[in-house]
Amino acid sequence: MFGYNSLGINENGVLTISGVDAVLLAKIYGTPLYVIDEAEIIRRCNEIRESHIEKYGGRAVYASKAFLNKEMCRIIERQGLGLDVVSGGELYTARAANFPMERIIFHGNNKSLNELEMAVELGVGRIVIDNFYEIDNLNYIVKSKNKKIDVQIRINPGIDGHTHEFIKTGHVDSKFGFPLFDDSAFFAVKSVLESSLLNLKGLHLHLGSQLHQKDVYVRAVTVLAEFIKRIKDELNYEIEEINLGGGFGIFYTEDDSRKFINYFTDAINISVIKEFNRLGLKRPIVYIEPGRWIIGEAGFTIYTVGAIKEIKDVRKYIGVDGGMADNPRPPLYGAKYLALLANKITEVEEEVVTIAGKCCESGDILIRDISLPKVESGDILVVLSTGAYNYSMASNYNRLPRPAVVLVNNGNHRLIVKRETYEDLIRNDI
Ligand SMILES: Cc1ncc(COP(=O)(O)O)c(C=O)c1O
Ligand SMILES: N[C@@H](CCCC[NH3+])C(=O)O
Repeated sequence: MFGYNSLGINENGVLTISGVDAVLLAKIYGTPLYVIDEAEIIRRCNEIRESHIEKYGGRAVYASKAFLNKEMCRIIERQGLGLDVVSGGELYTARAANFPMERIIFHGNNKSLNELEMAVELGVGRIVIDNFYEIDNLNYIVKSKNKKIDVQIRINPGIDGHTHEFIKTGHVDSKFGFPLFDDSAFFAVKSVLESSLLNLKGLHLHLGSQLHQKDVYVRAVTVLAEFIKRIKDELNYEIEEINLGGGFGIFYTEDDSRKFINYFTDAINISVIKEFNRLGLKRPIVYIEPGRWIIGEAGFTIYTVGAIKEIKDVRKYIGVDGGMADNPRPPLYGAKYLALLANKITEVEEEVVTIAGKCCESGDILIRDISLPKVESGDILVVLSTGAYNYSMASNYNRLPRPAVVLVNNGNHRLIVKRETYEDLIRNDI
């Protein structure tokens, strides 16, 4: 269905996710419910291993901001990938799951002293330095602990990633990284090289998220190669790693074309070989940091249909038992989704409806104008491609408890995050 490896139909005519009946999942675990297909994550990690790590000697770290809990750390650990964390909380989760610290890359545009101390203390593999304030803070910490740490420097390449304004990161007017155009990046490199305890391994950039064009990555490689050449010529130091970040786009609706990872990784690696050769530089180790590409299409959200309201000649609203609290992406980015009625998967589409969340906001619309079979209260609706930035950006708005997360894999299912309770909601109230 729509090319999702995870979806099927069973002998009762019900939608299955990795071989598990979606209506049964709703019955056992309640709704709204996040469902994650482990088999799809593993398939995608294998694809990354073959197309980037084994083929080109590259490295890949999963951007945990897309979806993280202890079980996800264990899955990624078993797949041999590293982990990109962006806060003390993500680092703490990885530590709690015994994720190998040397495979962690620590990001952030305003890491606190506590977070930096934690990262140095735990011995993360790389800290990606974002700004001059951080160079000072990190120098202070490594000196006081007399510990050496490997770092990458995040540059802002001034490349526009052609995606939603809020999820662009590599354009000139961005809060992330050291701008190249005014020489800040060059001075950052100089300053890190002057420190005996900061070991400069690489340069990092991230162009934005949900990108569908490989040409921006190719441009970024050229920018990095030329900057590395300048560093070699002027500072007599050859940088050995480049990190192209994440951003690889996935399928949400027919507006997006689904891409194998080698669409991006071949373009990146071939241009690395070409550009670094052209400039007489050593071929660097290339890192990528996919988040959405690994988890997005492996995730689904199951809702139960409640109130249905038809406004004559205007619109038919289908109310579901979740909404912007478990998926803020439609109101935030105008994100579009597809959905299926799990219990009517063999029936023909009959009506165009709008799926509305239950939060007290008119903007809490999950899907506008979708064709579905005749919808009735009690139907089970499954929204597709909700693995990335849904659970991780969920809130308790309107004091809605966050849904549970269930892992499915070829006919098996198990809980990996419990549903929040009302008691959880008042736990920290005094
Ligand atoms: C530094 C960095 N790396 C990786 C990612 C992952 O992005 P995506 O989920 O689009 O692959 C992000 C988020 O956009 C990021 O900021
Ligand atoms: N949260 C965004 C992506 C931001 C990526 C983090 N740098 C989304 O849902 O699309």
